[in-house]
Amino acid sequence: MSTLVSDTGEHPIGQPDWEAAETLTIRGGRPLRGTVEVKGAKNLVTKAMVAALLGDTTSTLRDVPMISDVKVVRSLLEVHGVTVTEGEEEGTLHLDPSGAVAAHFEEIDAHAGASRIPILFCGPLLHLLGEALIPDLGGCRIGDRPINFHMDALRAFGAVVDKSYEGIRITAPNGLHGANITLPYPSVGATEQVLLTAVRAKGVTELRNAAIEPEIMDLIAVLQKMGAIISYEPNRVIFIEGVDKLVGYDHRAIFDRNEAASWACAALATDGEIFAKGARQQDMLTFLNVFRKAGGWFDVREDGILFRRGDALKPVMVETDVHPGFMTDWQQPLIVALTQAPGTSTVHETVYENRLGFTAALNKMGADIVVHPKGIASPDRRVPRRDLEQAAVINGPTPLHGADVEVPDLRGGYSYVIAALAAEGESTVRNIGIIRRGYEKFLEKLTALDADFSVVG
Ligand SMILES: CC(=O)N[C@H]1[C@@H](OP(=O)(O)OP(=O)(O)OC[C@H]2O[C@@H](n3ccc(=O)[nH]c3=O)[C@H](O)[C@@H]2O)O[C@H](CO)[C@@H](O)[C@@H]1O
Ligand SMILES: C=C(OP(=O)(O)O)C(=O)O
Repeated sequence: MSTLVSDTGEHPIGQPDWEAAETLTIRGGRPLRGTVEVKGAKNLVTKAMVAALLGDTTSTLRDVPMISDVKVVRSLLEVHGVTVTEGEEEGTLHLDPSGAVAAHFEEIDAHAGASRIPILFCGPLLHLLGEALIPDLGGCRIGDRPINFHMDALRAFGAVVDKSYEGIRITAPNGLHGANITLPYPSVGATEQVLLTAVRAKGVTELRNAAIEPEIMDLIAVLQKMGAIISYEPNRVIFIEGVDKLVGYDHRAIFDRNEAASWACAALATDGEIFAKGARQQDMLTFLNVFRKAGGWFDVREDGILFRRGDALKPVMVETDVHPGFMTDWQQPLIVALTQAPGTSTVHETVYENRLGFTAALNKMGADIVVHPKGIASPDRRVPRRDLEQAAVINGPTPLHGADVEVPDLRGGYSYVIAALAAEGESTVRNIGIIRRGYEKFLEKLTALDADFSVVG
């Protein structure tokens, strides 16, 4: 039930240009029902694409979602001379690095502010060209998002960081050698930086306090297929033995846990029923526990997971954390569902310092959410308190009503759409382009779930 609204009024005038849509009018109050196919993870696919630069031969990556972060990485690879072609099976990319070259500053700068992935080009470009030029990074504005762990790790490998350059310029005048690195926090990106650099560095790298998200394990699998020697030991320790040569890989990406969790929360919030095809229980155990405690019901099937409400929604206490904890990218759609649970829920955000701002728009829609900027101490807490943490206290149930809201970031934006679909009346959701950073065919999927919306254009 989706339409395109013209300047002169609302009428269906053929297939809307969903890839260009920036504003939606959403008529809520209808449960989302149906099946969505969950493709490869944004947080693996983009990194595996970068890894292709390390091989001597062509890599093939399968289940690639056509999201904007993938487009940015593809374009950045192409300006570095990598030939990227689409395979016959939808979502397949062939990445041929045999023509890899240094890119011009203007070509790199054209990608400034678009994604966080360019920082991961450092290791592969240093090995290939002895120099890496990196544009200013983008990604969601959910905190400062410094890159000090990345830079410290690269220096430990023997790289030299040139601060006079407009973006980031790094060189390796004497090549790169293995290093002993302990991360101050198990950062996903910094762990990937170390992996992508250490695999071709001379000697052994020992990485302590590494992130161990399933997408990192999948990146390790990609690198092992390429010829890398990486062993994962207890207590977040990873050993990497550098090798002289790596080859292309053929890999099907791990499914997107964030997308699966998002649709699960959409079913919970709208009292619908959604089958997330391709979702796998093993990588979502922590989410599924919270989903069940919040009154969700799920059925694990061979080809995916079916999600809906159980008997009644219940308030929960959640703390975001690094894996295997509750992921920070899951709290936004969950909070929408918790506005409908009777009682008081608390969500502690401990990974980023500014990731609860999106709740102000939910209050505009009728929610009762109070943000505590310094977090809340509680004897029930299991994740150690962090200086940067915040907490949201959600009092429910509060009926939601339509409002005019502007998407601030990827997960916040998704949660606004779900809130608007759960709300009575009409909402206008602006700036939805950001949602395409992480959700493939988002509007097609909403249509398949019988959402009632129009593209304003
Ligand atoms: C593209 C991608 O994979 N994005 C994910 C990745 O982001 P990303 O890799 O950027 O997140 P990190 O795990 O690095 O960040 C975690 C924390 O470490 C801090 N930090 C990180 C690096 C650094 O050099 N210095 C520093 O202080 C960050 O500010 C943040 O507070 O992991 C996050 C945590 O699971 C997810 O929310 C993102 O979806
Ligand atoms: C924070 C996210 O992504 P990024 O690190 O790409 O900004 C996210 O996927 O929610």
